[in-house]
Amino acid sequence: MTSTAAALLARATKSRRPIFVALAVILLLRSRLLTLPKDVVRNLRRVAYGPPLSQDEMVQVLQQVYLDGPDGTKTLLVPYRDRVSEVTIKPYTPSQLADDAKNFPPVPPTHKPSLDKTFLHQLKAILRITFPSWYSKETLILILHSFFLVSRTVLSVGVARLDGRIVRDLVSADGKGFLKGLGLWFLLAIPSTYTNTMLHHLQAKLSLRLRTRLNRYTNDLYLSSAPDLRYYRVSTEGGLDGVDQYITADVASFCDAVAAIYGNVMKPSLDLVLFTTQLSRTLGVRGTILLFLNYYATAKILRAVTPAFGRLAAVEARLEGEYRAGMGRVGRESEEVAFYNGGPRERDILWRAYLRLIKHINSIYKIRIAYEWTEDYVIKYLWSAAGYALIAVPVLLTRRRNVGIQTGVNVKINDEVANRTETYISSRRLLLSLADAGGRVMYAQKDLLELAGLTTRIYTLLSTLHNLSPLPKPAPSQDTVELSHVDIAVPSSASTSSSAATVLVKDLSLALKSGEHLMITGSNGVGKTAVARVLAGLWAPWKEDEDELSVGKVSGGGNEKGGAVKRPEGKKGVFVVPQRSYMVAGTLLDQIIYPDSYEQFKQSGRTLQELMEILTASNLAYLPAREGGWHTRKEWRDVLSGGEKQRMGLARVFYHKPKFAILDECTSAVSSDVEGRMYEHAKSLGITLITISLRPSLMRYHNQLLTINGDGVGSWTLTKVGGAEERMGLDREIITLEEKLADVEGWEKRVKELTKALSVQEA
Ligand SMILES: Nc1ncnc2c1ncn2[C@@H]1O[C@H](COP(=O)(O)OP(=O)(O)OP(=O)(O)O)[C@@H](O)[C@H]1O
Repeated sequence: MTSTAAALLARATKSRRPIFVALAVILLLRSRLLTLPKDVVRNLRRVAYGPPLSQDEMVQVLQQVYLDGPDGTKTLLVPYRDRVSEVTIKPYTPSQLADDAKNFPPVPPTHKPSLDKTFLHQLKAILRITFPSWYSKETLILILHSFFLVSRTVLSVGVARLDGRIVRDLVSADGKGFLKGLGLWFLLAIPSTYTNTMLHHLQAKLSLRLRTRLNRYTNDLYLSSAPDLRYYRVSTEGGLDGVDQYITADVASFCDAVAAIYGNVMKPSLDLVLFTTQLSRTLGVRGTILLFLNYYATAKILRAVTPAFGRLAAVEARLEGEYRAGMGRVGRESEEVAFYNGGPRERDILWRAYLRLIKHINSIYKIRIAYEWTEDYVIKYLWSAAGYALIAVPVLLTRRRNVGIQTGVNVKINDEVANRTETYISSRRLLLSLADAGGRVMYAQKDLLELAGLTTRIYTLLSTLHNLSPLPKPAPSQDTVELSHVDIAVPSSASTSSSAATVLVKDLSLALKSGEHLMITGSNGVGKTAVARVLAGLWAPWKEDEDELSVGKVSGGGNEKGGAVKRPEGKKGVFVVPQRSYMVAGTLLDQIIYPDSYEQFKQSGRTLQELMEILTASNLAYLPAREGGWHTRKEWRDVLSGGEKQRMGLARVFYHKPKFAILDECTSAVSSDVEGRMYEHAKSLGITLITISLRPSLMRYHNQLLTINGDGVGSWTLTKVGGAEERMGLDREIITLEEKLADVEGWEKRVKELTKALSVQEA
């Protein structure tokens, strides 16, 4: 066997001679290549990758981010040094994602991760994403990995046999044989070590590829556009918190675990089979039966002491997520925290989250002590003892037989001892490898349980996202926004009782034609923004008598129970500027055109001159000069002041020129004169305004006033501004104020009396 291996190696070495020569030449020349003149290196790179980009071109590339392909593909432009590499990706289509939903039925709330049928089902559903076909690169890596795993085991058997042979030659003082064995030892070491390195490399590569696949899928699913808006609804309607932890850390851990589990289970299992086969040749039937009894006993003992690693891993991931989310919150809202000087308080909160995490990890470590102690004891010592016993059986039996034979025949005792030593050394090495493989198989159970925990996390994420049924699509209309008999309530997850939901606005009906501007007012928290959410399609109209969300079963503007919504489609139809300003990651230009991309901006034929006019109308004309141009990248959330951010929100309205703009208290930090000018400008662009505000001064830009009363029963009133009702209301207010003014004289007199009394006391 060993001579065959050596022959194979020798043949391989011979046939690969040119490659070895080339490698040696490269190694020798390496230092020379490194010191080549810079312009030669530059020219070589130019030939290989094309000319480098100028600074201007690089700025354009950074602005562009990606190119849209005609077939829906996106080519990402990834800057690297002074060049750009292109990565083409094809996003999943909404119909592909909808098709996949059947693979992700909801997880029962009582489910605990363990090695059962549910785990296999969940893993299969996820692996369908990571291994899309038999011809994918991931499958190829797996095949290659398997090849190296088998090679590794075969080489281990070779090493064990060679080990025995070398010691045999040593014991029988065969110098030639010993040297030959040593030579083979070094030769065998080359493929053995290479195989090990490749196994690590392929495992890491597989993990990374799986992560990329899963990330792309999750991102396409999560960041879905209307009517799905899963990123917006996953927490309120799906009841899933800390999604960022799921998508970033958990996906990475899951992929690492999957890539590792293959090697961790496959390799030791293969080792077990191969080594047992090899050993059974030496041990005979009785020995092999004993070996299997040994396996059985070990499995039983370890099963009894194995803790619920899956559940522990899932809890650890959740606690890790909570701690991470806390850190993220402080980073995001650092200025607010700093104004309150809330550092120490935040530290306490974060410290508590960290301690909970650490306490849990510590408890895992403690649980592991008992498990690992038993495992070590059983695998290392019990198996070794069993191994000695197993090896001793044939040796002792042969010896006894030989002793019997010796009396009549002349036997070469030296040869016998040498052969016995060879058998002993080979078997011992195989047994040690077997113990190691056994240990890893047993440990793989722990890995499998941890994988079950991570699988449950990823499956929960994907199934929650898949099971958010699309929001009802508002019925399209040309130039009107209409709500008829709509009830509005905070959407809740299916797990929270719908009877607990209070209706904020009941039976709301209004019709707004183009040019009829509406103002929505009412106290804080009465549901003004809620109306905007329904109009924008973020919330479905509420259906009272349903346990589930009023989504998914409604189309064409709602149904009779939930009321109906009609509006012009898309961001050109209704554009919302929310209460909290949002600044996107990117350049100054990106802030104005958001949510459009630079590519869309270029395709629309709009110019920088137009953007400048928009900024002028928003009183932000100074920004490009102040910030260093249109393509400057900054953390705009921190760079712009509160008022500037609000003005930027209106600049977006001027850029997109929608038919209707919902302005949700988005000018509260803008001075009234600038606010007035911007309102007039919006109107001059033909935009119909729906303003949510508590400022009476804004009433003059509107024709209708919707007041939400906040009386707990969802009542509301809709009046024409400037109409008889409105005037009567104002008259009533004037009378009340005049009555109050009449008392002022009396109050002033009383203040004087009190001041006098105080000064007498002090004297
Ligand atoms: N995601 C949510 N989860 C739970 N409750 C919510 C959610 N969104 C809104 N609410 C509740 O719905 C009610 C109405 O909220 P909304 O934002 O519409 O108030 P508003 O009238 O716009 O108030 P303000 O003038 O303060 O902006 C509030 O009581 C709020 O607490």
